[in-house]
Amino acid sequence: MDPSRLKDNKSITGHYSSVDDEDLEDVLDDSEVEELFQQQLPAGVGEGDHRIFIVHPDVKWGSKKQHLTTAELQMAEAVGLVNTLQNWTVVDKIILSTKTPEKKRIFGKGNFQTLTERIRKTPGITAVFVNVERLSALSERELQEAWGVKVFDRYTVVLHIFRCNARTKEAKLQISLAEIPLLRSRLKNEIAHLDQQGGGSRYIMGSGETLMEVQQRLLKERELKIRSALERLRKKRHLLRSQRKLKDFPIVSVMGYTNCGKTTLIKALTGDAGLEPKDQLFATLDVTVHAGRLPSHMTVLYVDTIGFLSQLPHQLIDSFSATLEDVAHSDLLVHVRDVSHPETVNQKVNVLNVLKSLQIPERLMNSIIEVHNKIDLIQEYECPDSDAVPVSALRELGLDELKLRVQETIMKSTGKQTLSLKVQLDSPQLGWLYKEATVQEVDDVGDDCTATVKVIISTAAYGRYRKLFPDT
Ligand SMILES: Nc1nc2c(ncn2[C@@H]2O[C@H](COP(=O)(O)OP(=O)(O)OP(=O)(O)O)[C@@H](O)[C@H]2O)c(=O)[nH]1
Ligand SMILES: [Mg+2]
Repeated sequence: MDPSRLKDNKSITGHYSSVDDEDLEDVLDDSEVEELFQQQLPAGVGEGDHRIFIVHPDVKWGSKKQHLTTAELQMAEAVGLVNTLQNWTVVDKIILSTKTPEKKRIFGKGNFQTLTERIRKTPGITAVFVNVERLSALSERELQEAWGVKVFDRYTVVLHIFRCNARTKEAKLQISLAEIPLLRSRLKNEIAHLDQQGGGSRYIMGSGETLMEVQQRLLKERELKIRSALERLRKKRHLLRSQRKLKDFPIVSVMGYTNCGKTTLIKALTGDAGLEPKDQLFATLDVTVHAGRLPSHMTVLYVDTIGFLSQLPHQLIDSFSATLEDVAHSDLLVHVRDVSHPETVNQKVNVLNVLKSLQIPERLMNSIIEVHNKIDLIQEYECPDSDAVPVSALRELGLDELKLRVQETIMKSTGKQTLSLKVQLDSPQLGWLYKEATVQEVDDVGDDCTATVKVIISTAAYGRYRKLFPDT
């Protein structure tokens, strides 16, 4: 079947997984989603332009040189996050050593004083980005009071990037869910603050509830609403998935660190012009599916997924796990790596760890195809791993080799085989094979009205074929 025709077939390629918004009209209406997606964070992240001062608290470990490189790379990643956002600029940055990040105070007294002076002296900054996964609500407030500007952590910044990139209902709901823990800790903090002034724990007149209890109840209700909406989407997705299974197209999930080139690769493999790769972190937030053809003419569906990030707050991953759940149902995983990136090895470890935490079946983990992308940026790239496939998605190099590897692995994992069958041309056999298997070649049309047909066929389909046409 021609893959370009497939693209129009919603039940197959449509976003079977993240689910296309059109498919969801009957499940969720726009106003419900928009209500849940309204900006809830009082942190001021989303308000206008930001001129950012980045502080990376660095925990000492390993040799001096080793740890310094890591800290610098982590700082570079933080700068990358800020630059992803339109209207955000980095004004200044500093790496400061710290003892343990778990301590109540992040910085020692001396360091903190130096930092405070420097921040106060830097003109025009609107916020400080402290590059830790999560600041406690208490430290956030203390730092904000000391520095007189907004203070963001990694969770807040990443969430904000997600929020800016969210397009579909499902992505929006997942983001709203990821905000709940933040809202909950902020609430605690606000109430503690009010309590100091003698307000938060008082009963609201006549209700029998304190202000804290009312707010907590509202938050719980919001969380339940989001979860129930997501559950409705999940059911719909399962339905679409079972429809796809009937068609029996193998699924190839393309995973990898953010910005490694997943979308570009799928675009190159499928020629799907609708895909938009971007030099941006988390450009893809929705799982979408695209049909492509292998050398044997077999059609496979490539699934484009959300990228990973080191120290991506795990609560954020939890919120997106429903989408990633589909990855576990693939026939094959392709792990794309940006080998031109200085942190490529750490990125690989990170991706594999996330995959482990998603409980991907053993057979899938063992058959991952590792793709080394962006080799055009390295002079005469020598692939250190003979099992990996070097490519340049952008320059379309190495793609034939990759397609062959995908084909070979898919044939193994799906139990498909290539067979040459003698077919009676005046019987419905050929039509049946076109429908239920992949016909590669029709040869040797003889005088006796027979032909040799080369097909890729699953064991189950071949069983049915033998039953239907026992005499051949
Ligand atoms: N030089 C070079 N650049 C590439 C290659 N592949 C992708 N890129 C660039 O890398 C950037 C990111 O590409 P995407 O395909 O959007 O990456 P992604 O992995 O889908 O990123 P997210 O969806 O944000 O996780 C874009 O600017 C691409 O043009 C390649 O082979 N060579
Ligand atoms: Mg992408």
